[in-house]
Amino acid sequence: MKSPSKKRKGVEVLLNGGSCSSSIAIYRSHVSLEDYSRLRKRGREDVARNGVRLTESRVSGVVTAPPCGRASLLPGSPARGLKRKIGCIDAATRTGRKKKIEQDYYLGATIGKGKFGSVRMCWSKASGEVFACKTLSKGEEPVHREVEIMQHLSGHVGIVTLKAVYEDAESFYLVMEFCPGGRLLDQMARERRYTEQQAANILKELLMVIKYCHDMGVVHRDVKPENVLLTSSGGLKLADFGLALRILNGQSLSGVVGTPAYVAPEILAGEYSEKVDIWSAGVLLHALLLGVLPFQGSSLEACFESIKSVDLKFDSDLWVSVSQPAKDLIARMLTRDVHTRLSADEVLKHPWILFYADPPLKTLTLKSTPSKSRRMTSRNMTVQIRTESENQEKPSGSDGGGSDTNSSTSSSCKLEEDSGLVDALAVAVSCMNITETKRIRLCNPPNSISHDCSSNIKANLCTAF
Ligand SMILES: Nc1ncnc2c1ncn2[C@@H]1O[C@H](COP(=O)(O)OP(=O)(O)OP(=O)(O)O)[C@@H](O)[C@H]1O
Repeated sequence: MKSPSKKRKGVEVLLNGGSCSSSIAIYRSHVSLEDYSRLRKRGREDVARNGVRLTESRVSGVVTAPPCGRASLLPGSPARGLKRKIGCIDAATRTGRKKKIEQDYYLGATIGKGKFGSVRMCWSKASGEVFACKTLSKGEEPVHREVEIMQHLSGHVGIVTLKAVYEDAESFYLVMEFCPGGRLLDQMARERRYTEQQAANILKELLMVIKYCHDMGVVHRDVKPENVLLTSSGGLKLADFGLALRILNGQSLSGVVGTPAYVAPEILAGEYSEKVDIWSAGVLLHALLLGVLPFQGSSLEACFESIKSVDLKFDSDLWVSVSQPAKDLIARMLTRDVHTRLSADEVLKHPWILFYADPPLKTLTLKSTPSKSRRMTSRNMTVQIRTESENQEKPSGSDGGGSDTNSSTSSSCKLEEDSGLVDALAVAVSCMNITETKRIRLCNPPNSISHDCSSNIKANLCTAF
C-alpha cells in the first residue's frame, strides 16, 4: 500500500525566494483532498446527462468509452477483470500481459511520487531508450481508465505517450515517454513570476493540449503545474490522467475530485463539465503572472469558501504590472458563471494570447480573396482572425461566454468594444518581426496611459499592449 503522504499535495504557492533551493519559501496550506479523493479518485463519479443526475447508475469507469469498440464497461458490471480491460488496449501497449517488465526494461531511480504510485526511470533493453515507469498497486485503483485515456489521446505532441503496460501480482507498470525537464511546478518555484510573454507561451501550449483533450471528449480534471511536465527543449506535456474522464457532448459530471486550490466552484456544487479544466488553467495563469494562487485558505473549508466567494481585486497593488488584457483573460477563465467562462478555443483566440504568445510565423498563410476570415495554422492549432462582422456573431461552441463580463470577479475592463479590430490588429502586430525591445516599449510605454475603458481604438490598443 502506498503512503498518502509521499507527495506534496494541496496548495503549493511560491511566495519568496530566488532559486529552487531549500531557502525558497514555498507556501503550502494544510488543505488536501486526500481523504476523499483516495476514495473517489478513480471511478466513483455519478454521471448526469443534460443536467439530470442519474442517481441509479454508479458508473465506475462507464464514462470512459469502452476500448476496442466493445461495451466492456457497463453499469452494474464493475467487477469485470482489470486484466481483461488492460488486455483490450492497443497492441502497441499490450506488450506486458505475459512478460515481466524486467525482461524488457532496466528499472532505475525513482523520479516522482504520487498518491497512487511512484514513477521511476527505465531503459529499454532493446533500444536503450529512456522512459518513465509509473507503478500502480493493484486492488485500489481502476488503472484501466488511465490507460485507455492515455491511449485515446496518444499521438499529440502535448500528451505524455504511453509506450507499454505490464503487470505482476501486485502492480501495474505504465511505461511512458520520459520528460527530462521535470515539472512546471519546480520551474515556477525558480522563476517566481513570469513575464507576460513567458506566461502566454505556457498558457497557449497548455490550452492547445486542453483543447485537444476536450475535442477528443476527455476532461482532465486535475490540471495543475505538478501535472505539466517539461521536455528537454522546454515544451510542455500534460500528464497524470488518473482523474480524467471521457464525456459525451452535453454530458455533465459529478464527484468531488482534483486538487483544492485548482478545483472549480461547480465541482464543489456537484455538477460540472469540461470547463473545469479552463478554471484550473486560469488558476495556473494567475500563479504564473503573480506568483501566488488566487484562492487560498488555511483549511480545506477556507480554501473552498475562497473558491466559492472571493472576488479577484484587479485594482490591488499586486496587479499593477499586469496588462489589462491579461486581467481580462483571467477574469474570463475564472468566472464562476460556467456559461460565460471561455472555452479552450476562445482562450486561444483571446487578444492577450494572440499578442504575447509567440506567433506561428513560418506557417502564416493569408488568403488574398476578400473573405471574412483568414486562417493561420500552426501544427495542431488554427487561429482564426475574426473580422468585425464575424465578431458580432456568437462565438461557436459556447453560450456566448466570450462577450459577457465576469459576474463574479471585479473590475474587469471590457474588451468587447472594437474587439474584432483589436483581435485583428493584435494578430497583425504579433506576426510582425518585432524585437523584444520594441515589444517591451509597446507594452510598457514610458508615459503611463490610463487604464480606463475607452471606445477609442488607439487608446484600447495602447492600454492593451
Ligand atoms: N513521463 C514522466 N516523465 C518524467 N517524470 C514523470 C513522468 N510522469 C510522472 N513523472 C513524475 O512523477 C510524479 C508523479 O506522477 P503522476 O502525477 O502521474 O502520479 P500520480 O500518483 O497519479 O500523482 P497524483 O498524486 O498527482 O495523482 C510527477 O509529478 C512527476 O514528477
